[in-house]
Amino acid sequence: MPAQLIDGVRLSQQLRAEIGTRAATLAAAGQQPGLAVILVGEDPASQVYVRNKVKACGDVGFHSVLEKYESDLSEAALLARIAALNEDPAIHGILVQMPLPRHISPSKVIEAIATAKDVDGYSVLSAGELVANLPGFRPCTPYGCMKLIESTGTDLRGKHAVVIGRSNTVGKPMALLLLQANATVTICHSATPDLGVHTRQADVVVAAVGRRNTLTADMVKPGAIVIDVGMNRDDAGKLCGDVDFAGVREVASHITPVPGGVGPMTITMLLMNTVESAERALGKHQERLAPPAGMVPAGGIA
Ligand SMILES: Nc1nc(=O)c2c([nH]1)NC[C@@H]1CN(c3ccc(C(=O)N[C@@H](CCC(=O)O)C(=O)O)cc3)C=[N+]21
Repeated sequence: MPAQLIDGVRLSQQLRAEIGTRAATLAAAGQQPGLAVILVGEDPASQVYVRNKVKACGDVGFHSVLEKYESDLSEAALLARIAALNEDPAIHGILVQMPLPRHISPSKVIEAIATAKDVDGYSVLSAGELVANLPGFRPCTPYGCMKLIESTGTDLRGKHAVVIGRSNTVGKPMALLLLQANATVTICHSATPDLGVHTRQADVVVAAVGRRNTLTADMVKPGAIVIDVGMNRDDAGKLCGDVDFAGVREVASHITPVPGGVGPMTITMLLMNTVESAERALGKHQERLAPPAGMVPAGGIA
């Protein structure tokens, strides 16, 4: 029997409905969630992604601003914009679309974003919160992958999960989230001599390499869950993942398609982090108005 598809579009619709309800509650309390998306340069793929993100904001009732700049924008000017958005009470999330032009340091830009608004979860502090199991914003793509795995009804405790890829944005945080869910986790990468040795042991495989046909049917244990983070083009120019979908779906129990799997969930988790950020901001605001009983007001007791 071929694998069941894990439908990222349908799961996104369900989660976005919940996010929309939370956004409406916040808006009624005077705290409509707001996301700022910054794009520098004319990369065509980036243009599509940021447009999709802004559209998704509108669909769930968020306020959003899209700021587009020429590719010759100076790093200082970008940092100044971020500083202003950090102070803007209508903005709860700031996303600077990657990649940036070469003259701008991505880490300087990411670290300039207030941690409370780092809805991408890319900053060193957000990464540390994930490592330390502290509350904070989780990177959207691996966070979405966890929701996709959860949607199969599988309990990860004691399961063997293999992550292929060790990027800071996907592979590494993915492994940590799986670990937090009590899986036994293996991380494979370009220096792993024989991928199949590891993936054949796996109850869950997450492929996040950026090279098509990285995972083929002979590398998958029958009944495994396969999550495909890849976004590549085949010879015909069609979008495809890292997994040989036609082959692997005959072996796996569940598999995500590309497109329609991880991609839509990445945007959904961005919305989730942003609504969460707005809820925290409202909570802080209400605390200032009426501190919980027993709490010492800022400045201490006179
Ligand atoms: N600061 C930052 N944060 C990001 O989250 C970020 C980024 N920079 N730079 C680029 C990557 C890429 N990314 C995608 C999100 C959704 C789809 C998506 O929805 N894909 C659709 C298909 C879209 C199509 O047809 O091209 C799908 O898989 O079904 C794809 C890619 C977010 N990124």
